[in-house]
Amino acid sequence: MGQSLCICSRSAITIDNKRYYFIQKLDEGGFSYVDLVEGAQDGRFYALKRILCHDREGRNEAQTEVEMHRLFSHPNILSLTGHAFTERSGKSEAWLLLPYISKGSLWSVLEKMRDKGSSMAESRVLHVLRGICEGLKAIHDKGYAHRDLKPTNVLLEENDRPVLMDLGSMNKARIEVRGSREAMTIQDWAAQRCTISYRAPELFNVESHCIIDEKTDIWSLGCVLYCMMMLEGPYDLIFQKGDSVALAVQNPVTIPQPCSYSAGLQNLLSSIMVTNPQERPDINWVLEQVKSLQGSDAGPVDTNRV
Ligand SMILES: Nc1ncnc2c1ncn2[C@@H]1O[C@H](COP(=O)(O)OP(=O)(O)OP(=O)(O)O)[C@@H](O)[C@H]1O
Repeated sequence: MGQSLCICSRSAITIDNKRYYFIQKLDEGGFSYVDLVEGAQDGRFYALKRILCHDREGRNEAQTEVEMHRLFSHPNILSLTGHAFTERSGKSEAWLLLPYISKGSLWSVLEKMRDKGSSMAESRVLHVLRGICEGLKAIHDKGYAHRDLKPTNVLLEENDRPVLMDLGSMNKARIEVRGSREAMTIQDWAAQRCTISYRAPELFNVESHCIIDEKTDIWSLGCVLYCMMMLEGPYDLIFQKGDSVALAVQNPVTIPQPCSYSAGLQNLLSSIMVTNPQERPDINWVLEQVKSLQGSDAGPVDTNRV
């Protein structure tokens, strides 16, 4: 699938013998442009992610992103409808055709709440967190790690089902580091591919002999949970002020008090955001805690919460 493409006019493309019409630009990521397109045959909307491949390495990375999508068929992981590689006037692009999720990212939902002065009901936090955990579990069970989990990389379906997207940084979960040169390579890679304010402490200063594994995602998951509760990531302000995130992540996260969320949810957050990856829980433990909190959640009390 995905090998045949032709550009039929300025506003229509063909992937796998199916025609898609350009509707509008959606967004621009760090590595790509995303457009809204409509399938001529099925009338459905899709997001077309165009990744600029500057060299062979860039093309290989895009190919890996395609393969990562193909590994999963899970309700909490964005599927790939088709793909193609284009070559025009010496410029190479990888095109990923993805189902369009109209409600947008978790981040855009949280931003709207912040603008309105409202917050997320605990039951909703738990619902979204559970879906993210289910998606992460599927990734970790296959021996992979997402490596760039953050609220802008979680799309929300109309029914609030979270869908993990942007599999461009995903790789094998277990990375054995043998020596300072390898450690520096991993550190440089993380600096480029793992968003700084959601990056796990062990990726800022990679030790010469160590194992990096899927626990990096658990740290980012903690940052996402914090963001759902506080409407900003725990290290967003530090980053914006130009202070050192690498230094800040060495200390335990502080939850601003008074906090209107239950002690159970606050405890869960503190248990996830542990600096030492060996003491950080795995996804199965987190998922069990979320399920048990859902069982005991008495529902929202604050009327300003949605
Ligand atoms: N399937 C989709 N449905 C709706 N919006 C989408 C979809 N895919 C991508 N987008 C939008 O495009 C933005 C960029 O996509 P994506 O994160 O995949 O690109 P990227 O270049 O890897 O970005 P970055 O590395 O900066 O996070 C997303 O934040 C989202 O707003």
